[in-house]
Amino acid sequence: MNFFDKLNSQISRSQSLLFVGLDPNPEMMPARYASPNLITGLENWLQFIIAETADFVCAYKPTLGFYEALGVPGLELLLKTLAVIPAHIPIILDAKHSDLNTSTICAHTMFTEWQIDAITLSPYTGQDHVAPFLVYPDKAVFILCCTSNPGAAALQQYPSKESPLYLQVVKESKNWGTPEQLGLEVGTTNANALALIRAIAPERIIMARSIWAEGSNLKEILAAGLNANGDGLLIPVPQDMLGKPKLSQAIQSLHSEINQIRTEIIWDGSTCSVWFPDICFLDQHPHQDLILQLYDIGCIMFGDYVQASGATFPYYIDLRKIISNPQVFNQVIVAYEEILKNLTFDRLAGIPYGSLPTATGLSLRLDCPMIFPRKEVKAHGTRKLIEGDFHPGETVVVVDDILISGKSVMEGAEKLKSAGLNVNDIVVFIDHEQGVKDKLQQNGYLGHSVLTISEIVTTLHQAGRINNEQFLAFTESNEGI
Ligand SMILES: O=c1ccn([C@@H]2O[C@H](COP(=O)(O)O)[C@@H](O)[C@H]2O)c(=O)[nH]1
Repeated sequence: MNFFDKLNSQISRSQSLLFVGLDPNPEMMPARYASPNLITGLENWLQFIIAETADFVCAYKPTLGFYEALGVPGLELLLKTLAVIPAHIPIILDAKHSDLNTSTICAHTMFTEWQIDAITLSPYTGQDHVAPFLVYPDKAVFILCCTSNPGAAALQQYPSKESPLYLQVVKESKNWGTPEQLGLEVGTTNANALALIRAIAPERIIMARSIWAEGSNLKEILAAGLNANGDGLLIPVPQDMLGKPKLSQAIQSLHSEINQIRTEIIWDGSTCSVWFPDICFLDQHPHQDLILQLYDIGCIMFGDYVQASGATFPYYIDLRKIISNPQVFNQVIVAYEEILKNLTFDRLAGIPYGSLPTATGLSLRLDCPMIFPRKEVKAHGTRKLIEGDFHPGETVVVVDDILISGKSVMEGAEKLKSAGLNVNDIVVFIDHEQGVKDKLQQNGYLGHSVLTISEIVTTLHQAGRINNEQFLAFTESNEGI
């Protein structure tokens, strides 16, 4: 079972978004655990915490630094503590690891020997550092995006409040791993900062930290950090609660309070708009995350772009870029697959050049042979019009990136038909609309698309990625054509 499923199972079982830090911090250890041997005292305390909280938490989070600080006995204590955590409860090791040279070996030890489920990582060494942790498909990472340390503001808020570095960390790290494998660690008492992160990462699990400072408002924090379904946010049990002799009682009461607030937030849609008028948790597009990521990696651009027809559009789509981002590429392939699995065909064909990588990815994923019609026929060699093997009479589904006039995809389909193949269906990622699917139909093809350009632009506008001016330029051009 992967981390995401294990976490969700435990959330359903415990009905809880709470997680507990299992930190052998001598300064926080209650006096009743004092023992001639510090490690024994800490061990007894940690075992008490686990026994009292296991039914009311979704995860445990041991902080590696506290164990390391105790030396070799501390690391032994870590292994003993990990061993007493019930196997069904996910363990997130708070390591804030950030050293590229040791990523591979650390990932191996922590994931395969210590059997932890997820780890926290610092972002500054970039994707190269994170990748070795993501080669374990059942495991996950949490990227530190934001901390509540006052001194961190000088970096996190740089260069401006409107476009702070911590939001760039969120945007960039989303490209490193899927939502099932990569979550965000956010330490803040500032509900607005959390809301900004949630707005650009609606699909990610956010592990909240440092939310219990005096004066912080739990309801605002939850409204800002929960996703549209009222979950997706892991909430820390306050550290000082873990010293209480009646811990189980205290955690149950916090658990009920949080679930009550979650219910209110889910049912009281108006409450969200009062607090965060810019953020609408309702009516999300099912491909919202993918649309935002495509925008963030530069596949969707706004400005004046001249098309092959000579017309100027206020946007340009460049799906060719997805080949450099395997994580987004994979999501695109999966989205095409959702349509293709309902169609009947013997082979699939990509239209050169833009759609050849996509068609190749789909061919491998669906285990379906691929061919492609050449863009230009060579005057030498085999002079083939179509590359790949096929038998006349077979049915081919054509895959392309975007339909503007439909000219290029229909030209490709005609070449296939001229070789005796049947083409009924054309599947594209984006439909520019403006009646192009009707045009395909008039020519005997059924057009299918993952997204329409209006869905994309509306989603980007709702998420604050494009401004009103860009949105209006699109709606006007769309009406005008
Ligand atoms: O935003 C855009 C617009 C066009 N393209 C390229 O053009 C064809 C589709 O144009 P038709 O008029 O339907 O032939 C598409 O395959 C792209 O290669 C684009 O990439 N982005």
